[in-house]
Amino acid sequence: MPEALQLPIVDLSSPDSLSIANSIRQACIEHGFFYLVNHGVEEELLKKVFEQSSKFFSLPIEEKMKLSVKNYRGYTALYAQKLDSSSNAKGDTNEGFYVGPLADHLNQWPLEEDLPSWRSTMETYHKKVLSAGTKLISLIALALKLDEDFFEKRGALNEPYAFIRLLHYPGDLESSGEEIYGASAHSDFGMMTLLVTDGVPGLQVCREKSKQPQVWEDVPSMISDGRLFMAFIVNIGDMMERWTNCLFRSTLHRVLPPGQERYSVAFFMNPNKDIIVECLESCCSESSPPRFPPIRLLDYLEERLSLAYRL
Ligand SMILES: O=C(O)CCC(=O)C(=O)O
Ligand SMILES: [Fe+2]
Repeated sequence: MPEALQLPIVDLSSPDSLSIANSIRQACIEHGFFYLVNHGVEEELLKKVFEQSSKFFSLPIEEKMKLSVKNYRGYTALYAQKLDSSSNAKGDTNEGFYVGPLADHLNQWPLEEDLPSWRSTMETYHKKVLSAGTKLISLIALALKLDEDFFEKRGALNEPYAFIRLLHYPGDLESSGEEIYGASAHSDFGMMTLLVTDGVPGLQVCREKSKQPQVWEDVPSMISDGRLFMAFIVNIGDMMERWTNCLFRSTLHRVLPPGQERYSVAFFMNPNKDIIVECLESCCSESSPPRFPPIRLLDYLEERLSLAYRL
């Protein structure tokens, strides 16, 4: 039985920014994962997002395929994704739906008559989580001993390239004997991810990616008073790892094979897509030179996405 991990808890409503920044720093150095509570996204809204997500995934496959992913927005069918490109499995056992930045009008939406209030729910959710994510970015700047507006001043928050990904892991698949995961082992590509789940277990992390054999630990969803959806599970992605020269970890994680139906909603928080991600001055020195060359955010994301979806 894998151990359940005790992740640090960060309270976004605390008035003491420096002490939140310190706890974020420690969490990002030690785990690359933490729970975020009092994030300002109401439970009612989270429930609506899960309801609407389940309504969409219950549509006939022909309807869903009409919204097949374009410009990284829309539906991805079962097995379309394979996050661990080295695995021999046919793909990950999840179906998903991406909703991207609202301003560029590239999103695809289900028909209003099929799913009234679907679009408005997702738009409201996108705005709300973006605002929590924006607050987190200024705290991350403080956590890195930079000015609070460090990322903002560099244009990072001007048109953030942020995506909702609704996920559905069906529970009733026949087992083919293949090693198949709900989501195979991966690190997230972007700056950071804010995840909520329906409470069904499955998410695991591997804190030492190069240690063999790999040790996987369960990340339980934080459920308080029997109510779901309390906390976001936040994790650092590759872009932040590169910015910080690996001080903050982009931790390997996966979702176990389905045995029970499961829903989750990820929010991939990214800065502006044209920003150049390069080692921060405060994170390198003569004895610790930059480990990665500078890269444009979109170039990195597109490379990883094309591997994960064989685009
Ligand atoms: O569904 C989950 O719990 C995690 C999903 C995930 O890691 C991802 O989509 O990047
Ligand atoms: Fe992930």
